[in-house]
Amino acid sequence: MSEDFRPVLPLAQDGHPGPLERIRGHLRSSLGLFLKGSYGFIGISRHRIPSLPLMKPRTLYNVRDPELIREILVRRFAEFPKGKLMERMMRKLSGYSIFVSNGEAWERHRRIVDQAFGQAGVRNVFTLMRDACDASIARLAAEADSGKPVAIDAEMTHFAGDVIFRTIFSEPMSTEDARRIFTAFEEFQAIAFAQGMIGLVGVPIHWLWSNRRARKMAREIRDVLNGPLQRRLKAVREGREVPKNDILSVLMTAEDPVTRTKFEGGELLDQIAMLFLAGHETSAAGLAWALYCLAHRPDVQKQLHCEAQTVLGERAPKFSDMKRLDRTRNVFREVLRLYPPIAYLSRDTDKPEKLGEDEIPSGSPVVVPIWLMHRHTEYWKCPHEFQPDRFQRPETRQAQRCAYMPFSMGARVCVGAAFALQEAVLVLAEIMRRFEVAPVPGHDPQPVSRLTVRSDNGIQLFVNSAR
Ligand code: HEM
Repeated sequence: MSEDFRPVLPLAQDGHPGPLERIRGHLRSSLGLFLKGSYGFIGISRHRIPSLPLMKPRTLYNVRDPELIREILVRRFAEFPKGKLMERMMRKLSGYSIFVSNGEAWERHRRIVDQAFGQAGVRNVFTLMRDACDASIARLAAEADSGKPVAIDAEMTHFAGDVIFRTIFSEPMSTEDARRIFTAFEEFQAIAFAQGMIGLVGVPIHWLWSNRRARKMAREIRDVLNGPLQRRLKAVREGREVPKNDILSVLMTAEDPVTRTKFEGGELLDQIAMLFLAGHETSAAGLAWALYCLAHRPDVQKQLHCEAQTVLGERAPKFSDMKRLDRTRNVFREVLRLYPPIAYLSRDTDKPEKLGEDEIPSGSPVVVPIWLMHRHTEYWKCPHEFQPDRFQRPETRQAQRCAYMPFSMGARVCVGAAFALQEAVLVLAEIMRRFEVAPVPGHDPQPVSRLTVRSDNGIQLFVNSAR
């Protein structure tokens, strides 16, 4: 429990697992694809995808060259669109919405959604975020000092879900709704990931029996989100006073300056479902890993405690405090490097594309492995170590430019990046101001990547009041 701390790595598929074992591993987590020895390679590696008999075999292109990654994500992003498989998986839950759409449809989605997440939008929702933070601190206080481990990943999921729920609807999420939505999403995520892996080898995913279950889970989640949406629409129809500063109010009124259209009816629920999921699952994953790392580094906890005391004292945090909590922000940035909530970006080609020296055939999956770039031995010193101060050091600038992309980059960069940093800094500062966290002996989280990077066996910590 000190500077000797080595953050856990995924179980690498070292040795030569049998084919069945390998398939089982891939259905559980994509991190098994990142073997020891993959952290120093620059270029494009090609992986033959097993295919069904009579089907043309395909190759997956795994791109680990910063220049070529820029080409895919920034310069030629339209030539490397989001994959159809992802869209088919997510359609049940969130229709053809911003995360999976391409072309003109995506451009319109993005122009409208950006209006809710600009600088003003993030400032407007600060007090709603703080309310969710206060609720999380109260739940933690009820469990602190009990000598019993706290499921910190579940608490961070509740917190991040509550943040996005409140900032969309200006209403807290009830404990019952939180339970319904998180249980359903856990199952949906496991099914969607397994379907993605099966779909990759060419099995049409609409054949799969698991679709019935996935549809049921998607309905459950949409029902929870549709309740407050319908209440708001009714209030507007009846001419009653409605909140003006939340995300829903922007999404309902914002007009796309190009097509002069707005989000209407079912489309509004699709976009809300997508924002809710993209917005809580990623932040929750990052925050749970942050507290895991902090639990093993009491010295860093002390620094964050002092920073929170100095900046906030005993009063409630303000929007303007956020930019003064530098150490806290650096801890979160370092955790996003070690455990990027989205471990890899997946793209497709609609026509043959040349990338570097490679001629990539139409219909090929192209992957940007964020996880590997973030631990690349060519760019990062001590890449597997937790060193939040590295973000203060000038020599890290080059690595940040070439090999740091937790929110992706280019036109499809995360719309919620500023929002996510604000909520993370706020809740980490508040937790460090009041509590100390410590590891539970014998409990080692096991990183797996399905839609996000989570621990397969949860993250348990002791939580005690700060001395
Ligand atoms: C630590 C937290 C977060 C991380 C690490 C993260 C990461 C990412 C990444 C890597 C992408 C690109 C995915 C791809 O291109 O395949 C993305 C896209 C997106 N994120 Fe986030 N995200 C976070 C939080 C949020 C939040 C809080 C919201 C909204 C409230 C959000 C909404 C979105 C949306 C809508 C997109 C799709 C953007 C587009 O395609 O135009 N994310 N995010």
